[in-house]
Amino acid sequence: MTLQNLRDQIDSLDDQLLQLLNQRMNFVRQVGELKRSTNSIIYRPERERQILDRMNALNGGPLSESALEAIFLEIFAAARNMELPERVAFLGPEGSFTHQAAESRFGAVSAYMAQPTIRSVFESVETGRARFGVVPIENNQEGVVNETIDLLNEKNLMIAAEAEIAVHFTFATQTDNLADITHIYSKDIAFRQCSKFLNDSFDGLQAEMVPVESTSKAAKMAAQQPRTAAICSHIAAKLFGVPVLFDNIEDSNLNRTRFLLLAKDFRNEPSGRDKTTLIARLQNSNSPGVLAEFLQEFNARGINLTKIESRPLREGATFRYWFLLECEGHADDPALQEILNHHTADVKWLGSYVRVS
Ligand SMILES: O=C(O)C(=O)C[C@]1(C(=O)O)C=C[C@@H](O)C=C1
Repeated sequence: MTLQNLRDQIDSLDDQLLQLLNQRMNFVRQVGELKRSTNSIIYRPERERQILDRMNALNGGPLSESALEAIFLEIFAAARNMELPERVAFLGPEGSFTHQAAESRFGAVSAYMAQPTIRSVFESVETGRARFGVVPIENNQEGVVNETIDLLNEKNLMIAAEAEIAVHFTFATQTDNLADITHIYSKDIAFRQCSKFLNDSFDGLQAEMVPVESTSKAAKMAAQQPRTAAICSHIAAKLFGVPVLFDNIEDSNLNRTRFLLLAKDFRNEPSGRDKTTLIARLQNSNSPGVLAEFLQEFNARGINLTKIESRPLREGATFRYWFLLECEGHADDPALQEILNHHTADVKWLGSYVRVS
């Protein structure tokens, strides 16, 4: 077939795709009207997951699973935007890894608000300035983000969904010669995670490592100062126009960060592969057996506990803790219901949502 023939075929399929997408949007609009009349939530991650699973099972290729999901996530974002434009606050600045995580869930067409701190992301959702907030909760090399854990306890937001992204770092500079670089800007955690690259490339050279608040800020500074460099995300380097010298300079390519999507008054229907997050403030948690007995309640019901973090209660000069727990399953599951019913006074449910891994 000639190029023109092939393009004609593509044009004709695009015509059909457009028609089908608009037919889909007409149904979505009706769903939106129904939801408005019953005051229901627009974003339904468990329904989106169900659609993605069904499409992946049907997909005979050559479209890859990740390409298929990316296309559908944009369709969902466009659909939600038509039902009701939703604003998403995220830990900024623009080009941060949290921004990337937010876009991976809410697509490119949602309205985004970069926030300077994790607290201000929580507050944007609390005050209704944003419908959703996206914050990091843990990195698989560095551990948890304590500020997020503490704010989950302090505020009354729900977890609507989680997202995970692979963290890759880029070395960006306007200089061709590494020996000319006087300063390298990045976040302290990024310096740690790229230490092998830095040792190998700058051994004997004079470059000074300067920690700044964010890797996006590092990119911005490297854009303004010619003899400097930034360790940042690829999108931040592109955003600020700093040439990328090396990609994927992190020590471990298994480096992943997990993010939470927060909302007010949110409830997912069970999807069949859910995770639940709880906060436990047990009475006399320092007394012998209190914590062990509580954990045993999960084990006895065959509920797999996947995470427990202790955080200081900050009550007087004592060493006492509250706990953030994660387990498999949904709060509607009878076994988990039993535990929640036993602990109405000392356990807070933060949400049940589709687990990503
Ligand atoms: O099924 C719904 O509840 C919809 O609003 C439709 C739809 C979709 O595009 O399929 C859009 C948004 C939701 O997050 C889930 C699915």
